[in-house]
Amino acid sequence: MLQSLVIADDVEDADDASSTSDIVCCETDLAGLPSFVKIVEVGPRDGLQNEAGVVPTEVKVEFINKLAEAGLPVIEATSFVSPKWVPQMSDHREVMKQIDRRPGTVYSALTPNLKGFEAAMEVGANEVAIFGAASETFSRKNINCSIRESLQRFKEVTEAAKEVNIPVRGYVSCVLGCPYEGDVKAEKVAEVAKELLDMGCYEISLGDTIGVGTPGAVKHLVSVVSEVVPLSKIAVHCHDTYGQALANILAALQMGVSVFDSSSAGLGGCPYAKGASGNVSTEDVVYMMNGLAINTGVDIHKLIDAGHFISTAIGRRTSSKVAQATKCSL
Ligand SMILES: CC(C)(COP(=O)([O-])OP(=O)([O-])OC[C@H]1O[C@@H](n2cnc3c(N)ncnc32)[C@H](O)[C@@H]1OP(=O)([O-])[O-])[C@@H](O)C(=O)NCCC(=O)NCCSC(=O)C[C@@](C)(O)CC(=O)[O-]
Repeated sequence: MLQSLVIADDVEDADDASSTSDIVCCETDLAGLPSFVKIVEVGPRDGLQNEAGVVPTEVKVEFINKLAEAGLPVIEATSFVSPKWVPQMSDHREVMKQIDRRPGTVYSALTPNLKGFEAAMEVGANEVAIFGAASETFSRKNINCSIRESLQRFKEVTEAAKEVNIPVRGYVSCVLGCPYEGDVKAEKVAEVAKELLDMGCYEISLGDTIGVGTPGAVKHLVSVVSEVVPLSKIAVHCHDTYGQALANILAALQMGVSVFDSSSAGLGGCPYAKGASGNVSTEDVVYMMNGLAINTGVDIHKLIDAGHFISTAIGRRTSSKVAQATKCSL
């Protein structure tokens, strides 16, 4: 049975603080948490870009439709990148053309340059994302240019997007560590994040690309970045390589972040970050938010069904602990 904790009444009733230390602790921890968290589902893009086999377009389309049906407000459906670099996303046009458009759902796509942006516009992306990095080497390996050059290309995208009123999200990768350079300074992340904000990104997603972060590091990062990017515009994107993702999300939540990226069934990884595991699973994030009485608008049963669908289709056991616990895994 899925947990659905009701905590508010218990906390209010806890008038004898000295004899109910667990409840008082609960009250302290929960104070100030947002009542709504936006989840950006990246499974169809981040999740499937790293699959060794070809995932048929119709499977991607059905996966996206199921995610929309589950109530995910934003679904990153694909990426308009070079098919030579990421062949798994080469059916980007077909995916965008074939998905059902659920009213109110945002269907977004990664666009590294103007060519990608124009293609995404032709097939009706509601939103696009540009993706930079705080590590020079990762930037070159991932998008074949320096951080400075990438920002110039991104500016062309944000300017074109402004003309057609398309919101642009900005990613910064390697915010807590780089697969090539190791430690990454929070100040460097803040510098890139600020540039993305200044060129018009409405939200900046901080990517722990290789999942090395721990809650203390996340708190430090959010505190440094929030000096230049308002907290309301910061999102956190955790991979779960070291099993820290949920703890990291809770740490960010306590800092005031209310947007989190995740991937159904915990799919995912970047082809240019070898060894990194999938994103935190959306099922586990939603379960945690439900337990904290934070609304996400997501129906966890339908979400588990979507995760089960894609896991079965690609022949992979779900990484979601919640899906495993509810026996909806392979
Ligand atoms: C950025 C480029 C294109 C530069 O690649 P390039 O080779 O430097 O680009 P170019 O301008 O010299 O063009 C070379 C060829 O690519 C084509 N091309 C050029 N642009 C496009 C485009 N938009 N769509 C389709 N084709 C394109 C272009 O037309 C040309 O084709 P050719 O003449 O050789 O046949 C390349 O490096 C690339 O596609 N990289 C993909 C990187 C990627 O998708 N990485 C994974 C996503 S990022 C991620 O996962 C991290 C994130 C966001 O999740 C957060 C986190 O966890 O940290």
